[in-house]
Amino acid sequence: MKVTVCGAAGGIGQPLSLLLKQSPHITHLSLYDIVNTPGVAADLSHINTRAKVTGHIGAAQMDAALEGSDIVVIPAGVPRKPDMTRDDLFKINAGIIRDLATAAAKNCPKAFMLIISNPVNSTVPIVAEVFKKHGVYDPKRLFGVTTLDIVRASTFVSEIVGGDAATLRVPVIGGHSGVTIIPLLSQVGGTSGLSQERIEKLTNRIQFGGDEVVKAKAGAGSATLSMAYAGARFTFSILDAIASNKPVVECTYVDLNSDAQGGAATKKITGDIQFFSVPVELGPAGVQRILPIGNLSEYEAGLLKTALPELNGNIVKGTSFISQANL
Ligand SMILES: NC(=O)c1ccc[n+]([C@@H]2O[C@H](COP(=O)([O-])OP(=O)(O)OC[C@H]3O[C@@H](n4cnc5c(N)ncnc54)[C@H](O)[C@@H]3O)[C@@H](O)[C@H]2O)c1
Ligand SMILES: O=C(O)C[C@H](O)C(=O)O
Repeated sequence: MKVTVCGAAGGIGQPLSLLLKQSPHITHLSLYDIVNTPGVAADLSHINTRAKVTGHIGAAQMDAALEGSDIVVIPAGVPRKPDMTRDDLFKINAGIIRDLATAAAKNCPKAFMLIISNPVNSTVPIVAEVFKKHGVYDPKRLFGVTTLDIVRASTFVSEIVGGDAATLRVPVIGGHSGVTIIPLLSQVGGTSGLSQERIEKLTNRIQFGGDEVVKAKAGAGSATLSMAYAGARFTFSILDAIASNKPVVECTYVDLNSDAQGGAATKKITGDIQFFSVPVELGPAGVQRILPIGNLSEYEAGLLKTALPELNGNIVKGTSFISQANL
């Protein structure tokens, strides 16, 4: 397995690459960035685990970095500062993602594409459109990494209801920004005794967990270490699904057309939206099955209603960035 990290010298890229270096499934860890990758690669290459590490710097080395990759993980681009929304990052990050996706479509068209760069609600549709333009789009292999929302939800919920945060699973559906993040607390054991006020506070904390970190870092960026953990968890789930042939379930932001039957069932609840984070059964070819969202409480149905117009706007923004001939 060749795994390439694009943005590998960044705040997320470095700890993510360190975690990936520990996977016995990875034979080649390829690190791409526009700065500092020779140093990061030299450093990681001294660790006595299986993966060979190579560093690639600048656009001239992008093809070599990506060529033949099985998995491409993208945390490249700028992070938020206080008082910015994720959508404010679109102006810079959309072009970065377009260029990386173009190179991936040419050099590793069958790779699993794991998109971390914000705004995820829009960057994932950008990758889809670029791959379509190159005639290599397989919706089963494109994922917006929303694992940090699930990781946060497990932590925050277990702080209130108890239990082991590491094993407590909280489904989080929708998108990855503010009100588009929809935690389904009604489906988690131990939450039925919580007051509505408690549920709303907990929901709000999960929706705006990213802002909590941005504020605490006070201008020095957004979540990096927890994101590296979440990004590694999602990559390991993909690797497990490929290597073990045992289906692995993760909530992730996917094209609902990646599973006709499961996608259609989701659209009965969401309306005609193309990208949505749902529980997905991952297999060797990527999305194996989109699983049912399950029952929503009245409060969660209201959250969904609020989320859909914003999410849809973000998707259209990403899609039209490419369809209006930005290639
Ligand atoms: N999906 C999530 O849950 C989640 C969580 C945290 C952060 N993020 C997003 O991840 C992105 C990266 O965050 P960070 O804190 O690591 O930022 P950072 O600035 O620390 O690192 C970004 C890296 O990207 C590199 N880069 C810039 N342009 C590039 C290009 N054209 N090709 C390759 N590399 C390029 C930079 O040189 C830098 O090393 C941001 O957009 C942030 O909003 C997403
Ligand atoms: O909040 C951010 O901008 C980064 C990331 O999307 C997060 O959820 O932490």
